[in-house]
Amino acid sequence: MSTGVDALETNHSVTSKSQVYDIEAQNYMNKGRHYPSRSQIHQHPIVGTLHPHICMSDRHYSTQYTDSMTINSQHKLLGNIPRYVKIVEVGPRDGLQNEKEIVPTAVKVELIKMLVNSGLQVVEATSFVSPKWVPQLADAKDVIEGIKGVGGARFPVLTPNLKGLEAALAAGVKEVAVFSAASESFSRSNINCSIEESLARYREVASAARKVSIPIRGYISCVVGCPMEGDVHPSKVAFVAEELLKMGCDEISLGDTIGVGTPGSVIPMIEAVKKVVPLEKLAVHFHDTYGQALSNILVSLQMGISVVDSSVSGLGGCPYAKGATGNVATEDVVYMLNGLGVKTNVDLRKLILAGDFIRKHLGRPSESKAATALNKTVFCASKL
Ligand SMILES: CC(C)(COP(=O)([O-])OP(=O)([O-])OC[C@H]1O[C@@H](n2cnc3c(N)ncnc32)[C@H](O)[C@@H]1OP(=O)([O-])[O-])[C@@H](O)C(=O)NCCC(=O)NCCSC(=O)C[C@@](C)(O)CC(=O)[O-]
Repeated sequence: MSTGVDALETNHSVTSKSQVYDIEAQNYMNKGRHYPSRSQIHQHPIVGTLHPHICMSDRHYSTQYTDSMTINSQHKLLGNIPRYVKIVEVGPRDGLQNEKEIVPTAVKVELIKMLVNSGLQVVEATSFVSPKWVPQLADAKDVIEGIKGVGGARFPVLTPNLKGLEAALAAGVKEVAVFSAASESFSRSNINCSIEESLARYREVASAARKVSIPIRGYISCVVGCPMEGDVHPSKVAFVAEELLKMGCDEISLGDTIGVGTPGSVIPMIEAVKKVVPLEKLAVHFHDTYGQALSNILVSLQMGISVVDSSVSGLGGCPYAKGATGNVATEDVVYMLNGLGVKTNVDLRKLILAGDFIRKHLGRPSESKAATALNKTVFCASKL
């Protein structure tokens, strides 16, 4: 007989929720681990109203609405939060680009497949950049070849110039992104040219992409702070955002590259940008260096943004921003959105498996607080 949450899913003879709780608790104690008491589970601020078996499995792993969630969405603080958030998974690109040891192409391809299998609908696959600048992604063409035939998701790639766009198109890519910055110094260290020069290059890329009906995303790095220049004024971000919009970018992602932002700096930045770019074209891209990413995402959602970039297991860091840690972990974003009753279509359990897979390969523990906690406390996740 299978046990615990598995029993709930596979053994129809175990129907009582209380029986499931007892089996889970017994299994935990058999392994010498602590299992939360019924009252602890009931007092949990997010899952408190739910029954143990739900909060230890379905609640954390699904995006199903509950009555309490409906009440939350009507709360004045949460009223603006969209009912659906599109997550742009950037782990295979932003997450891996900084890894010193070359990750085999087969591992990258398997990671992308697992991410798609978790329900993610946009997975940034790789970059067609200079292999001298980013050796980790020198296998871009092979990665694209490896995911040919994988359905159910879009696989944009980064293209810094026409050369990158041509290579991406030749490989069969259907969606691309250009990447600029709101800080002059960062632009020079990341792409070896000024902001103006980069925009001129991207106009060519955007125009060529439009000719073949390829959607294009525009990134802006350093939207609140730069590793070299410090604070970045919102007007600089708004300027670049407007230029990206004018050249035809379908979506503009606002990147806190070094994770220094707080709601105090993010709100005025978004206020400035939304005057020149419609909110529905904006995405946010937070790194979690100072542990502010989820707060920043929450205020962005409250301001009406509904596209969030994140990286499985919190992989990442920027090669040109010393000390910057990874992107916000996708697992943590999904956990928070589940708690808010916001739909993502992502199965958190499968997502955690993808995170476990890549972390095992890299030989480092997960940066995701939610994945770490769930792997510790939900034995069905650690067992899978
Ligand atoms: C932009 C360049 C190419 C300029 O690099 P450059 O050295 O100024 O360019 P170049 O035109 O003089 O070319 C130099 C060499 O690169 C080659 N080259 C030129 N272009 C390509 C290409 N597309 N694909 C392959 N090779 C290329 C070119 O052929 C030549 O080769 P060589 O003649 O020396 O053998 C370079 O600086 C570069 O590739 N930079 C990439 C930087 C990067 O990928 N950074 C990370 C991504 S951005 C990011 O992570 C931030 C983001 C988006 O996540 C948001 C956030 O968090 O802020």
